[in-house]
Amino acid sequence: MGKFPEVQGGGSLILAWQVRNKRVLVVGGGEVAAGRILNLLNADAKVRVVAPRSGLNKEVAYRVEQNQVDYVDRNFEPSDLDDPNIVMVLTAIDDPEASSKIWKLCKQKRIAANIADVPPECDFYFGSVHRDGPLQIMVSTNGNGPKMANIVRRRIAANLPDNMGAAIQKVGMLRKRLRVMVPGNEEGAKRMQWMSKVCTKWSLEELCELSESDMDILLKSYKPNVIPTLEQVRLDETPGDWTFDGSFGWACVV
Ligand SMILES: C[C@@]1(CC(=O)O)C2=NC(=C\c3[nH]c(c(CCC(=O)O)c3CC(=O)O)Cc3[nH]c(c(CC(=O)O)c3CCC(=O)O)/C=C3\N/C(=C\2)[C@@H](CCC(=O)O)[C@]3(C)CC(=O)O)/[C@H]1CCC(=O)O
Ligand SMILES: NC(=O)c1ccc[n+]([C@@H]2O[C@H](COP(=O)([O-])OP(=O)(O)OC[C@H]3O[C@@H](n4cnc5c(N)ncnc54)[C@H](O)[C@@H]3O)[C@@H](O)[C@H]2O)c1
Repeated sequence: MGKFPEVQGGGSLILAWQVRNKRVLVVGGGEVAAGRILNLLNADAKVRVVAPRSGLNKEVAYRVEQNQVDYVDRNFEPSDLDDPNIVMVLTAIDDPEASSKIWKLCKQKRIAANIADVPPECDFYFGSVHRDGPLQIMVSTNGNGPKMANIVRRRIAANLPDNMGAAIQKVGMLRKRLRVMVPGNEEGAKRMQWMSKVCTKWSLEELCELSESDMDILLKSYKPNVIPTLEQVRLDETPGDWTFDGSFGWACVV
């Protein structure tokens, strides 16, 4: 019996790929392309769509009309891959032969590609995604059952509190401000412990309620291992008022 986690091969490496301001090429303008384009725009990518206008579905036509994407009105041509800024290619076309050709060209150029409906020609799969502000949850069945991914994702989402995304957003702001206030790698461990404790000690509702001025006070009272309650923050207690009372938390001496 080893003391380390057992390796379970056969999975995917699930990552949060940062495509912000990076060029991604989408080939096709049907329903599947519409979904891919939305995912990409939600990740702030610079999207270029290549597909003849006659085949655009309403959503893709809308993205084009709103200038949310760069648009090339024709079938794919190999020269579309000449732009050295392209980091990813997604094809969603109803022509398997053309799909395979695009895949081969992408491999020659070492560009990561997803060929919808052709799992062996995918460097990465899409998954079913739940989004709530900064929170994203992706479910993958690793090609076994895309519809099942959708069902699992909905079930997970239905069990999450409504304010989860908002609470995470507040934590993000607090974290950013803490790093500005207490910079430096040597402070990293203490900073991380403090943040973790704020997240566990405070309820989601309390985190959501955290205003800019609450954050000012909370940060002013920052001391490793000292986590005031929201009530104490609202009373604007000063750091000197915090003392260890021997319990699991810290009490405010009045
Ligand atoms: C998650 C989602 C994301 C997205 O595409 O945005 C996604 N497919 C979705 C829906 C969906 N796709 C299909 C159906 C019909 C019902 C069914 O077959 O179940 C439904 C359901 C519907 O339409 O409701 C047909 C289908 N899909 C693939 C094949 C080829 C094959 O399996 O060989 C076939 C034809 C099978 C055949 O001909 O029989 C392949 C892939 N589809 C994937 C992702 C990747 C694996 C993800 C995973 O395993 O978890 C993978 C491998 C590659 C990729 O495309 O990245 C999205 C749900 C989003 C959402 O609703 O939340
Ligand atoms: N992975 C998935 O989740 C999933 C789900 C459903 C369907 N699919 C598959 O994805 C593919 C696309 O599905 P769809 O419903 O969006 O199809 P669709 O017929 O609605 O759209 C196809 C689009 O591709 C364009 N096109 C065709 N050949 C092209 C070329 N050479 N260059 C540029 N554009 C071209 C068409 O003009 C059209 O805009 C199909 O193969 C389908 O079986 C995948």
